[in-house]
Amino acid sequence: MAAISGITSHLSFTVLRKLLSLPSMLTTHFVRSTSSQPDLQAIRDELEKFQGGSVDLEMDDQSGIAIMMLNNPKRLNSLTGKMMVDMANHITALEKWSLGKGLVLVGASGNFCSGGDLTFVRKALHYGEEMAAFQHDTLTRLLNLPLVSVALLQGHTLGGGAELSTACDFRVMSSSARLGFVQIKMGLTTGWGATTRLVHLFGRQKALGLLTSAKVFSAEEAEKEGLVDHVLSYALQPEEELSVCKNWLASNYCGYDADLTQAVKSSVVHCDLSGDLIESLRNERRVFGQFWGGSAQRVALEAKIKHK
Ligand SMILES: C[C@@H](C(=O)O)C(=O)SCCNC(=O)CCNC(=O)[C@H](O)C(C)(C)COP(=O)(O)OP(=O)(O)OC[C@H]1O[C@@H](n2cnc3c(N)ncnc32)[C@H](O)[C@@H]1OP(=O)(O)O
Repeated sequence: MAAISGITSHLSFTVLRKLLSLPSMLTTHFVRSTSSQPDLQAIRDELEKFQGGSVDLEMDDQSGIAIMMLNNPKRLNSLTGKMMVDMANHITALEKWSLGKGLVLVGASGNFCSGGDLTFVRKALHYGEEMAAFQHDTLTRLLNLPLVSVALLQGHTLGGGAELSTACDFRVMSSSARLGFVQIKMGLTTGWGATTRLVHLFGRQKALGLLTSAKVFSAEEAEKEGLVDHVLSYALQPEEELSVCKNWLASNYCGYDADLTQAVKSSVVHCDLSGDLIESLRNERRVFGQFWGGSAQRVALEAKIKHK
């Protein structure tokens, strides 16, 4: 019996780590503390009842770049339950987008996201761990999409909004925007997975500092701290900033075939999730074999490209 339970806990350990892309020591704790998997469908049905706002998706097959817009502008694009479900649905669509290369996550009317919608938060005080489980699944899938993603931080990016930004590959910030992990000031720790992602992104000490200080950073400070990858110039209007951000993504990281871009991102994710170099190299070799001798390589060889 011990052998079977050992295998079962190992399997759930592996499955869980892949699902939540948690570092192994955290997964062990998670498996120990909750034996059952959250029923995401039941949570989805419950969250859907908390109406307000929407998350809208535009997929451009031509450019291969999608725009996902948080649309609750009167409440600074803070997220209701319904918006969480919208986002999860769009990420499922993006996971299947064969022509996809990139994704811009943006808020409507020149503001990114002011966290959880406080009206929703007040009504859902009984439902925290379930909401967290749903958001962990959604934001892990967002981070692991086979696309290059960038969050455009305009206006306020606070609390859960700051957490959303850590579930993208890159962060571009408007020069007048502000970014802060304010959860501790709200009597909370992070509900949408940012603690795990911040440690993974910036290391323990920086993550601890961000979360215990609740500091709200200007764009200049955020760039200096390495929290964002690019700050837009002062001269731009909010709607211009979206176009500039899309071009920044396209010209820097989405200039090549969709299948190659997706293969590179998927290999990076595989290595990140597996935490096993041999397994990652095995996957990398398999992916390499898919392209070696293929049409893209033959065209490139014919072109006698000079990489100046
Ligand atoms: C889930 C959890 C987590 O971290 O995991 C969370 O995210 S907790 C949520 C963490 N976020 C927060 O605590 C943000 C609280 N809000 C603020 O600090 C402030 O609103 C700022 C974001 C600094 C903006 O201040 P400013 O004076 O410029 O504008 P304002 O306060 O008049 O806000 C404009 C309108 O947006 C609304 N508004 C702003 N943030 C909101 C939120 N999170 N939920 C619901 N409504 C919100 C305001 O009530 C106001 O609507 P009315 O004019 O109709 O009143």
